[in-house]
Amino acid sequence: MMNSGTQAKLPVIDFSNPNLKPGSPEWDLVKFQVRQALEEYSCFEASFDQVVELRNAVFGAMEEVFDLPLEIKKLYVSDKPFRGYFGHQSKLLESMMIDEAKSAENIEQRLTTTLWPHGNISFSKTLVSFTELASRLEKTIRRIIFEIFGVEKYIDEHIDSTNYLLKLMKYNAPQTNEPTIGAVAHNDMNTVTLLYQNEVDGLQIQNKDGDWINVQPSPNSFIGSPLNIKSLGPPLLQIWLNGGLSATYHRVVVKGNNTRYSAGLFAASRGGYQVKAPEELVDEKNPMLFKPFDYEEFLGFYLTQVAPGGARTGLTTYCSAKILA
Ligand SMILES: O=C(O)CCC(=O)C(=O)O
Ligand SMILES: [Fe+2]
Repeated sequence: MMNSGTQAKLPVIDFSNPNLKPGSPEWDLVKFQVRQALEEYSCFEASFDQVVELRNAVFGAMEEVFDLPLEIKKLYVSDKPFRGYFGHQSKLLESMMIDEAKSAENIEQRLTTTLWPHGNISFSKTLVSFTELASRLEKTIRRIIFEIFGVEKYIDEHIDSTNYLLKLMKYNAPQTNEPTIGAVAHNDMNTVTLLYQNEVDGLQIQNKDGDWINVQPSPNSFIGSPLNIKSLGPPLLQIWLNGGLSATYHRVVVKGNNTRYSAGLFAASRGGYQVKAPEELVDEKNPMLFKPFDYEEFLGFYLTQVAPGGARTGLTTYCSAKILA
């Protein structure tokens, strides 16, 4: 039987305060909390009260879109890797990945109009507002991390080169009390991920001792993580920080009769931007661990490798300085 996970509360950090500005005492406190959380778990629960007013609309929109007939959902395709509609990747999960989700035109013209040729203004508006809100939080988190590493002078450039991907996920209820895998254990490949879910829990993260911890976020919280390493290699942020962040391995395990919805905001680097550790983090004692690379080129390369059940070359190998130098 599937291990059903340990109860432990992730650190909760409150980002709701409108006075949370760089240099303020509130900022310094949050920075301290983020640093502690990253050392212990590489992730945390980010309270952001502003999201509560969007909650019903977000999960309503997700129900609406996944309830569309399969032949309609399948119309949502993309020529970029990992974007588009993905029906039942695991028995339970189906998902939609939206590229450049900060662009309202992109959501409206590429997604909404494809699925609803006569339009669906409330659907577009909900996704646009959600992405706007979640990306505000993500920028705050990334700025804090850059400050922790003393490389805040690069934050604007880093933020300007961001592609925000919005992923909508539906985990069908397994209709059994046996814990069932919804998403296999993995590591995200991007910089910072924010997850927002309905009332059905299921996310588990692996702690330092290898135990799976059940994550049970409150309705006003995102799970925030500059995720992680192991199977796929370090995320962009780790490469950028020259190895300076550790990893969170995670998976989704569901049970019972309720459908789980989650929305993920994945910050990643745009194609054309060279991901490269800043010189401040590289010296004789700390040589460059990863060769500069283009994230979209990596994704394309990653997808061309067909290795059923086997490991594919992850980011670590792809841009390991030792191998490519
Ligand atoms: O549904 C979730 O909460 C997690 C999904 C996830 O880990 C992913 O899409 O990378
Ligand atoms: Fe993930």
